[in-house]
Amino acid sequence: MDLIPVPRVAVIVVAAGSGTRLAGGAPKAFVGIDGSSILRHALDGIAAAPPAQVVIVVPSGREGDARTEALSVFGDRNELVTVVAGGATRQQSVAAGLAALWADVDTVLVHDAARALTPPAVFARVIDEVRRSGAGVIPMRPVVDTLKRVADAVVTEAVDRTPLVAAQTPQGFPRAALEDAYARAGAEHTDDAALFAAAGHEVRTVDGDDLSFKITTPADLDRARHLLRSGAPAASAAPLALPRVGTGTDVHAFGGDAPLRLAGLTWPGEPGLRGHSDGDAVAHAIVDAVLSAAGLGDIGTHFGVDRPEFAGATGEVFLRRTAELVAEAGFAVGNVSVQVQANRPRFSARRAEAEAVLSAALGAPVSVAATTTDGLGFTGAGEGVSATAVALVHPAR
Ligand SMILES: Nc1ccn([C@@H]2O[C@H](COP(=O)(O)OP(=O)(O)OP(=O)(O)O)[C@@H](O)[C@H]2O)c(=O)n1
Ligand SMILES: C[C@](O)(CO)[C@H](O)COP(=O)(O)O
Repeated sequence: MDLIPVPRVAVIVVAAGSGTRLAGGAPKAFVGIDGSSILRHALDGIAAAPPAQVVIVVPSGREGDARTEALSVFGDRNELVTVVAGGATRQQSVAAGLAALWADVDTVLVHDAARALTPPAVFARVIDEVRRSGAGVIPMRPVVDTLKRVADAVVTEAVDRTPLVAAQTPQGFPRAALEDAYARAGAEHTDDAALFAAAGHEVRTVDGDDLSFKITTPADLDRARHLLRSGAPAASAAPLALPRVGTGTDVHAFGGDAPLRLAGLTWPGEPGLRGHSDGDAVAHAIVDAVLSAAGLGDIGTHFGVDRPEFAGATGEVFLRRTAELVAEAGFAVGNVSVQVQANRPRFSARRAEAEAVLSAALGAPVSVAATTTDGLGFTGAGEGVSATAVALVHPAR
């Protein structure tokens, strides 16, 4: 009996668009649906039956954020993920993804991150049909609206919708034929199947899914949010309606070379704190509390040693980036309360100054309390400082 070889499948997730029509305050893939971004939901759909390789194509400069999202989805299988920068058009972004494919991949699916709620079964149908037919394959839905041809706002013709379908993604192809088609592509096409067909290759269809709609406008985003609230498929869906709280703690020992940085302030004459960054335990505790409240991991998830762009960054830089991450996830920070335990410095004279700096960086009210510990513990012995923060976030819209 002849055995049919198992395909080595790669999924290229194109997520490099700017999201002009959504106007979500961030590149579209990083806009939050609930507690998770559009990209995160798209990856969740792929992780249910992981392929051999996942290539994520994002706007230049957002590669680190994409790696963070991928790590939280794929965990110890994260070595199957490659992240690359995209181009000015969708077609250029797909080409960048194709260039990053591993040598042993033989079947390629190209998927819009913007179709974030696509069920895993659609991926399986596309892969099966590529394998069976050797053709290009698109998932499709019937066209439900009555269609008209229009010129200068005047209807010139009724269009028969019977032979028409709406194309979705993921679109699947034998790798060699897709690379050939891309090598010969002259014009820009709005999907890969059109480019593939223009090169003379056959394209077949399988059933798509209504959940695979493309998040393009604010109304689409509302629809996705509504679907997730009412129990649609998302593994990582967080309840959106209620405020959420989080806590964070950080400790640093005295002994750093630089002057003390704490609560966003420089403290001349005070001993510095040791740490990879500026050792600002107050800012770091706030970052942990806010990220935790929004379900976005912790400080190590976003500012770890694998993120060289944050090496040596001040606590304020961490706070500003945290505010962006939380906003992109669809939350606003309500307030933060942080308490410092330390013998020194004395906060009373500079409490208002610290609160103003921290609040400005986070974009939300931060109140600061300070206490000594009656000589007890490492803070009482003057060995270091400890800070504990509580944050409240709520849905932004
Ligand atoms: N230069 C581009 C443009 C688009 N895309 C991706 O292609 C998919 C479909 O594009 P679309 O929904 O039109 O996204 P945007 O281009 O971001 O939207 P807009 O046209 O509103 O700016 C999206 O997942 C988008 O991230 C991409 O990777 N690179
Ligand atoms: C690829 C696609 O999602 C198929 O429906 C679509 O063509 C890409 O988005 P666009 O808005 O048409 O550019």
